[in-house]
Order: sequence, then structure tokens, then C-alpha cells
Amino acid sequence: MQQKIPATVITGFLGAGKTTMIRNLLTNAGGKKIALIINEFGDLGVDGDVLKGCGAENCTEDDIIELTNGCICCTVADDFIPTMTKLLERDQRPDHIVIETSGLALPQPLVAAFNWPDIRSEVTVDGVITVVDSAAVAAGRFADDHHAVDARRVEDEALDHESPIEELFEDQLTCADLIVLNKTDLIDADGLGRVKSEVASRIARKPVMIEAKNGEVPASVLLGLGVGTEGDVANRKSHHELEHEDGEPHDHDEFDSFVVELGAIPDTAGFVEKLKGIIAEHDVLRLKGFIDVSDKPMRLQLQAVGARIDQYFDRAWAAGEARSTRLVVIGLHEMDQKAVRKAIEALV
Ligand SMILES: Nc1nc2c(ncn2[C@@H]2O[C@H](COP(=O)(O)OP(=O)(O)OP(=O)(O)O)[C@@H](O)[C@H]2O)c(=O)[nH]1
Repeated sequence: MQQKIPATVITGFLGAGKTTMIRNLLTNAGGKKIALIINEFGDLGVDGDVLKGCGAENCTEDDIIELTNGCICCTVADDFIPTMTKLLERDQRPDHIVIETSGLALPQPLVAAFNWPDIRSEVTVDGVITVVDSAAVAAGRFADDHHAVDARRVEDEALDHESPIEELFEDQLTCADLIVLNKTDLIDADGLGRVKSEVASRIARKPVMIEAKNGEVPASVLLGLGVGTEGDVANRKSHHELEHEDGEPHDHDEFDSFVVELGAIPDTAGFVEKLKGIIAEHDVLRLKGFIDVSDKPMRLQLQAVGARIDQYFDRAWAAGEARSTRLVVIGLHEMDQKAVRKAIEALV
């Protein structure tokens, strides 16, 4: 009988650094042939583009599969299982499978899917790795805003949980076999100490925690945990599973995303500065995409996590490719989408 293929699940909140860590992993995984399944919230496929662009020989474009029909935890039966089945039918089976969940996904339903008979006999979960944005934790992003939650609870008596961001953060930690405290370059030693205590206080189990900058963790640390996490899902239930033992399906109604499409941007410095203001004013959680900079042959990639914005030219526009500026905006459901769209469109 063939050995089961190990699959590593990489989860973590929006912008924590999952794609950055995987990109780094692909460059130092040695000869290991890796198949990558990636899932993203929002209709733009930025992560796929970033990972396909890294040109790793052990993980070619054919080995990168994008699941685009919603969060992976909601599409297990319709999308994830058929994708895995097809992957396992390939002549050249991968040595390792890496799955990047969307930043809003609950890892539990995905891990549970590895107990489905067709999958269980061939693949095992090597481990769940949860990437944490240490700077965001230090800034209180995941701390419960009691005031806001109490106000919402008055309006909506059915509200049965804390802030959706906090709850999701805890669910992703609860499922972890390894926690990567990323972005340590953005905080000092005291801050890091507080982040460690806060993360530890959120979970009953005590998975190993490591620190990282720019997702730089050796492949030998990330791959080969050998946990078989699918056998332990009962000990890692999400808030939703604990609250709805009847099996009622979960959803992501608390979050929304939309795409803004613009023409060429002549002054990117000014554009980015004003974008920061819009993000802060409307509490946009994540914004990313590509900018067509007037008169430049290269495409500018823009990555905003909260009001922190990174930008770099990632590749030349291809001959015949329609140039445009496309940005995906992700926020809580109550974010005023119309106002955000209008404000961004007014920047050009
Ligand atoms: N300063 C700093 N920036 C980082 C670090 N790791 C990642 N980033 C930046 O954070 C932004 C988001 O990183 P991604 O790797 O795309 O995050 P992600 O978790 O894949 O994001 P989603 O898939 O949208 O949830 C990018 O601009 C990265 O360059 C880090 O350790 N330090």
C-alpha cells in the first residue's frame, strides 16, 4: 500500500502573512514536490498570482490549484473533496500537499474532511499551522470591543457570540498544531511578550509557538510535524460547533468583499496616502490588488493590512494584456461599501 501523502493546512486571519510564508517555503523545500491548494476571500485571485509568480521548480503553475468558489470551509463537499480526488489521480503524485485557507476560513471543517473515506485512505493532515499577525495582536485588533458588542447585542438579541473577528481568531488558534507569530519586526520585545501571553490565553491546548519575520521559517520546521490532526478534530471545536451541536452550517455573513476597478493611476504616492485615510476611516480589514501606474511598463502590487500598506512592482504587463487597476476590499458586513467605493473612485 502507498504511504499516505502528508498535507499541511496553513491558516490565519486576513493579512497575517500566509502567502508570504508559503512563498518562502517553496524556495527552501529542497527537492520535495509540493502541490498547493489556495483559497482566498474576495474575487481577485491575488495569492494565486503571487505564488505562481515565484517560479519554484518543485511547485510549478500546474501544481497550484486555486479554489475560487467561496471559503474552503464552506465548500468542502463541492470543491475541496473533488479537487483532492483529482490531485490524487495524477500520475505524478506530490510528496506533500500545502493548503492555504482564506483569512476568514474556519480550519475545523477542512481538517474534518480528511476523515472522508476516499481521502482518509490516501492523505493525512501533517499539521495545522496558524500564522498570527503579531503587530495586529499587539494593536488590539483581536481584543473584544465590549462596548461595540454590547451595543450590537441590544439591537440584535439573537447575537450569540463575541466580535466576529475575535471569534475567528480564536477558532484558527484552537485548531493549531504550530503557531507562527509573524511580523515580529513590527513590535518590540515587550510587545512580543504581551502577544505571546494574549495568544496563549485564548487556547486551552498548548501548541508550540515560534516567531518569524516575513514568514521566514525553514521548510524543515513547517513540514513533517506528523500529527495526523484529522484524528483530533473533536478536541478543537470552533465556537460555531460548540454553539450548534445540531450541525447547523456556519456562514461568513459578518464579512463582505467587493472589487473596485479603476483606470491608470498617475500619482501612486498620493493615491496610497489617501487610501490609508479611507481604510482607517471605514475600518477596512484588508485591501489588495494591482495598480496600473501611468507610463510604467511594470504592474504595481498593493497589499494593505489595516492601514499598513506595502507596494512593489511585481511583473511587467504582458503584451496584449488589458491594463487596469483592480483592488479587492474586505471588511465587516457593516462597512459602508458604497461610501468606500465612492471614496476610492474619487481618488483617480
Ligand atoms: N512588516 C512585515 N510585513 C509582512 C510580514 N509578513 C508578511 N508581511 C506583509 O503583510 C502583507 C500581507 O501578507 P500576505 O502573506 O499576503 O498575508 P495573507 O495571510 O496571505 O493574506 P490573506 O490571504 O489576504 O489573508 C504583505 O504586504 C506582506 O508583505 C512580516 O513579517 N513583517
